Amino acid sequence: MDTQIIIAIVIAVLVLIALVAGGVALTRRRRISLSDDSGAQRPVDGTTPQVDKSGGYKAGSGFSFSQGGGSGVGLAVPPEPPSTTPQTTEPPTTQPPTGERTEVDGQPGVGDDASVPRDSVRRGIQNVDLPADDVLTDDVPDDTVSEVESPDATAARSTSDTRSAPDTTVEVPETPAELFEAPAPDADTLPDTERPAETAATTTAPVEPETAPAVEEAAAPAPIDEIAPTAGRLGRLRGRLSRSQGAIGKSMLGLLGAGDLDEESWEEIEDTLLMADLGTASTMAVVERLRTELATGSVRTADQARAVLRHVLVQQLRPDLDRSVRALPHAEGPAVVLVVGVNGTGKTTTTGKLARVLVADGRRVLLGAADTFRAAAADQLQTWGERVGADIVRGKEQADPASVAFDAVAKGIDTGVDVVMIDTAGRLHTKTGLMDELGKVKRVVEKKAPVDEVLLVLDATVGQNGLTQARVFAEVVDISGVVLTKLDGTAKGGIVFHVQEELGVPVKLVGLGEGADDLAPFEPEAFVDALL
Ligand SMILES: Nc1nc2c(ncn2[C@@H]2O[C@H](COP(=O)(O)OP(=O)(O)OP(=O)(O)O)[C@@H](O)[C@H]2O)c(=O)[nH]1
Repeated sequence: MDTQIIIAIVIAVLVLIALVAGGVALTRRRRISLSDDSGAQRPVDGTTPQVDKSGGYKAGSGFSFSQGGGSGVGLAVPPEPPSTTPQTTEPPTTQPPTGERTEVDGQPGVGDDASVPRDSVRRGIQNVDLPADDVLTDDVPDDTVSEVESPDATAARSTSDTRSAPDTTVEVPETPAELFEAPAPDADTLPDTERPAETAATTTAPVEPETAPAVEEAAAPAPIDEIAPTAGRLGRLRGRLSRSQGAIGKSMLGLLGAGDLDEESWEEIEDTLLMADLGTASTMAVVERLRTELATGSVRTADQARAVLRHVLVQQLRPDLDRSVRALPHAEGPAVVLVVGVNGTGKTTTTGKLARVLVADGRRVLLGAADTFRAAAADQLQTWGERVGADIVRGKEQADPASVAFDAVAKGIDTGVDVVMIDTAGRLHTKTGLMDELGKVKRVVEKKAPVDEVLLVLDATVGQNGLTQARVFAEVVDISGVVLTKLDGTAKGGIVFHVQEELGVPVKLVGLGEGADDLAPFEPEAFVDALL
């Protein structure tokens, strides 16, 4: 009997011990302590000697280009090898498109700045400052940004082009009337600022019939300067993410390495991620994964915590997404890339930078300046084209942007280029008329060739508003990739997470500066490494 009591007591004590041990273990799972495991790898507190704290964005590879899919032409045939011989095809002659505009009554014109009153005096042609003269050695002729080039001047300059089509003024076949559904607005009913006659009066472009603005080509002029190899370029981008590094990387590592992680700490981690613009969904997902990983693993040191954080962030950025830019030609024609976005996000700059990469890759590029509202925008693109060695098709101010885009693709097909990149006018996503017009640009181009890539250019510094923009653009033109610019100027690099989470569209490229080579392919691992 005594023995039975003793056994019962022993069992009770063992059960009690087991319960206490279980409780302690559970508590530990929620409360994570980190300690230093070596003299060389201390918790991140700002004084720790780490291998690379510069936030250098070092992509492991160069840009990735692919061939567009879907209804694309010639998909079964591999892309043509890069053309290296000067192009001699004589472009067809054309009847230029009319200067009709397609906007809806009461809506600003394409490229309108929301802050500029509709009835204000139209801006004339102006010089456009281009970045990165240090990496671009060509002298750009003074007249290149002032007005549409005369055929003679273009011809003279084109003789020095050793790379691509030297043709001068190009007349493009008349665009089928059915492609342009919107009726030409009655000049009498237009606001003063929209009348073609007034536009002609405010510019210094050569006088041409008002009703027949020509689409002209600015041929690439002088021999093209050397383009920095990708590896060198990425090296120069070191430290450009330092602001986001501080806001996300250092803060997170500081919190994770501070010691016990109680509920308050997790709330702080959440706040940090939200402040860095990751958005609610991404923040919750990251925190959840972190909690799970830290609880189940044997994470006890700051370095282990860093590794876990890196893994979680990389996974959240979905490294499985295809980030190649669909800019490789089809058997029957060039790839077509449409660049869209609101005003001032960096569309033209990105178009120029990407054209530069493609040319360096041995591709022949034709630029389409479908911003027909601001002459300066087309001038800016033209200068980029001249510097990187890409021809350009541009229209008169007030020309239908869809018409110019169509003509650019037609010219690209005729002259056998590898890729046509169409830079569209900045437009506010809130303006229905302008968004309709953008939809039309894409539809019209698709009558000539499939659009392989629609790149939405988002300014990372605008934060959450970029998401709103992205949603609207995605609806109208079915964007296939995002270019996040100005990441060098913001601490909110977390927007990358948010954009992808919300849209499911991959961020393909990032802009990290104003220089011609400050464009990098987006790679989750390299990006996260730059942050941590
Ligand atoms: N810091 C920084 N500046 C950039 C970047 N990309 C573009 N910019 C600058 O942003 C400004 C606007 O660039 P644009 O290319 O003219 O923008 P856009 O979208 O074509 O403008 P609109 O045609 O007027 O809508 C220029 O001063 C560019 O140099 C970037 O990645 N980083």
